[in-house]
Amino acid sequence: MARKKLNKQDALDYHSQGRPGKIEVVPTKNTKTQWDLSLAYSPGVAEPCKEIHRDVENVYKYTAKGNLVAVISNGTAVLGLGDIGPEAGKPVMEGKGVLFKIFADIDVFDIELNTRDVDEFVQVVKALEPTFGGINLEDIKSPECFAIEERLKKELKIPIMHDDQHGTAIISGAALLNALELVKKKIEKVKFVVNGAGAAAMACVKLYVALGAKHENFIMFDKNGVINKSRTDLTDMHMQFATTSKITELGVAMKGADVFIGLSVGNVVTPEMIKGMAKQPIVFAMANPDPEIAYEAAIAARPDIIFATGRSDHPNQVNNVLGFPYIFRGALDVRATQINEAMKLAAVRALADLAKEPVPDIVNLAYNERNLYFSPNYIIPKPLDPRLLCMVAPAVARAAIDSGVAQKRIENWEAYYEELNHRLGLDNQLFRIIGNKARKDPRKVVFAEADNLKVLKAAQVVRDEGIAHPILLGDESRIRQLADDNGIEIEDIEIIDPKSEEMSAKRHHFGDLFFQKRQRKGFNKYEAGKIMRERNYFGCMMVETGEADALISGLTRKYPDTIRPALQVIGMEEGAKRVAGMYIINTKRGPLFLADTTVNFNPTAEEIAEITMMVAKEVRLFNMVPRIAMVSYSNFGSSPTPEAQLMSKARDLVKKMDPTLVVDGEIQAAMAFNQEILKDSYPFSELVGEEVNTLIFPNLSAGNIAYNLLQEVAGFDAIGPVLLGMKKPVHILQLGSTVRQIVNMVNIAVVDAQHKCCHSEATAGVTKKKRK
Ligand SMILES: NC(=O)C1=CN([C@@H]2O[C@H](COP(=O)(O)OP(=O)(O)OC[C@H]3O[C@@H](n4cnc5c(N)ncnc54)[C@H](OP(=O)(O)O)[C@@H]3O)[C@@H](O)[C@H]2O)C=CC1
Ligand SMILES: CC(=O)C(=O)O
Ligand SMILES: [Mg+2]
Repeated sequence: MARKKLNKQDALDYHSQGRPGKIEVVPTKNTKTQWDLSLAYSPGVAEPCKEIHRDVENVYKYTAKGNLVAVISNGTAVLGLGDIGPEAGKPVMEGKGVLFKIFADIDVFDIELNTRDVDEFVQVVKALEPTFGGINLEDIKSPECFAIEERLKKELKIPIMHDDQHGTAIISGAALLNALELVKKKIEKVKFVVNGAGAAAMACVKLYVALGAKHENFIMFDKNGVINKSRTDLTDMHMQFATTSKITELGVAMKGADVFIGLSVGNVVTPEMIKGMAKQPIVFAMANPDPEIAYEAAIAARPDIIFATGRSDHPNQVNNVLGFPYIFRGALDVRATQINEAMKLAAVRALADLAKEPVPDIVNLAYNERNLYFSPNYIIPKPLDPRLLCMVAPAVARAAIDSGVAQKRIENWEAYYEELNHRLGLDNQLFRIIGNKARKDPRKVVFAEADNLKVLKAAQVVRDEGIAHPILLGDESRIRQLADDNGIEIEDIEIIDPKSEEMSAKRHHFGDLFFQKRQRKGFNKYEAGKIMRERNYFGCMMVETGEADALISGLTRKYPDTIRPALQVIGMEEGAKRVAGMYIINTKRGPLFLADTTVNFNPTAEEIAEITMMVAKEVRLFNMVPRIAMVSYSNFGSSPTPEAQLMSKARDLVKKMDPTLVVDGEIQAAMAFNQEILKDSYPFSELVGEEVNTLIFPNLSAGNIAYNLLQEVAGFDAIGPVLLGMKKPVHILQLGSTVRQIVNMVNIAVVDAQHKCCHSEATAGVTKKKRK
């Protein structure tokens, strides 16, 4: 299924729905009690004020300055949209703020200035210096951007970077080095044509020269044509790259050129121009949002091309998002006074090197790729690569220290890497990855409650996002009416009404199959046929017979009423003695897996051990190593009660079943997450030095209460309950789940179906069939 093409309305809705825009300010300290408030504000706040007044360096200790970057623009060169003004540029600046946060945990205030005057711009930014740890200048047109950056660099003591210049130069420089390596051309020999002579283009050519390219091998163009010595409208900077050749046309310049760099506007290069380039041409068409030539046209023009754009929907995204979060992270972490050439070159090398490393599964999954490797279609790391932070930021920090612009040294690099890893967490990643894994091989998912608005919306989302092929169960006219009334498009989604006359043969068939299963378990033939009018039975039978791959239900019914048909029709997977419910809580420290939250009331130690083994298997499905705490109210025998001993006995049984599993207890939840106390008090524990990601509870009440509190009070996002131990994927929603929670469950169901299908076919010795 092709992914839905992004349209104008999607983008507008994304920005306008809920709280308008993409960002908000969130306090980092407790603010709940009067006591908290008297610390946060008057009178307590006076103390840090006095400390900073005594020594201004303390501003880094007592305020957010050290992790706060200003993204500042006047809206004069916004993407390739041009001079659209500060307000119109604000969505881009908020977007940069989002990227800073999610990729490098840097907080951003976006600031849009209503001035085109260099002096005024500089004056305002200078006055902002006390607030910020760094300044990211963005989308300011040339030539003003050069003077603004130069003056601010001279006059301020915090790192300043004009992202469109240096971010772009660094990323494209890394991509260029790698592309040249692949085509075995030397940078000092290759001929460049550069379209655009603005902020980004000028900085790129300067950096390429620093990397070894020769001035005389560049021909540049701006809106008025070729940059040559005879022009009288050029700046000194342009003049450095002005050609003496007679060429005036872009197409002529591109004949025989090795490298084309586009940093201008969309669709100004034709396939013919590309056809005329040298062997194995390198073309970086980086204008946003539309490149100088579309991906399809460029690839069709030259099969031997190495092609990159600034966009995410094709291979080789050369976009400054690969740079600015990590460059600033490194600069802030050593309190660099500037971002200098050594730091930029360190970032180039780190990025270029990372593209040659084996690509982890997590990146392949995130991009729906089977096997990314250093090649013409992968010359630069992918923006969702979690290794970027740990590769680029330390390289930049080290270069700052070595080149003498760092005000703080990093003594323990191992601890620094750990801190960086911690900043990211796996939280957002997990959701992105499950989604991408599902999209790789979408499956047929039956929605038993399709006459519910939230379910219907979720079905549309999973269809549009290419996660699943939904099948809706229920009264067709009611479902269509609901869809019409709420603007939900379901034209191409299959709807089945199990009660309809049309389904009578299928009902009988399913009834017969069900009777065979349950004839000695309290169902007579008549009842078995009649019960197929119920959507949960009918849907489960579709999954059982392979007409669908997974079932989602339970939003509007009690849990036992939904799980019963699933157990009667589908049953447990081979070898499983029970089913169990697991929740995934999306915390800042990473995902937490909680069980049993929904099925087994008061399990024995043996039963808890089995549940633990099922959970461990599921956690591995998410490419994670389970690190399990068997939680209780006591620590390692500190209470002699049978309730506490239950968990320690269960732990022993788990260790017998799988000695390699990292699992310990009984342990209090707080102790499981407090490495310092754990190390001091219980140094023998397997959990010392391990970040716990799985909690097994002694009974259903405890598990259920814990996830509810985490979700409702702590406000964490949760997926669940994920039903473990079923033969085929049936997932039962909690009453009142949101659309996003339903979509998340569908993701899990599809991934589960992919896994269970491969598993059963592999055991049966059948080759996996390719699905539509
Ligand atoms: N992929 C990435 O990471 C990045 C991409 N970009 C993209 O690069 C482009 C330029 O950005 P930026 O340098 O910040 O903006 P500037 O406004 O500073 O520069 C734009 C340049 O493009 C030139 N230009 C405009 N139209 C044409 C044309 N038809 N033919 C040749 N040259 C033309 C302008 O010429 P003149 O000087 O005569 O006006 C100017 O030199 C944008 O599309 C932007 O999205 C920018 C940064 C990062
Ligand atoms: C990516 C970017 O910064 C731009 O296109 O302006
Ligand atoms: Mg930009």
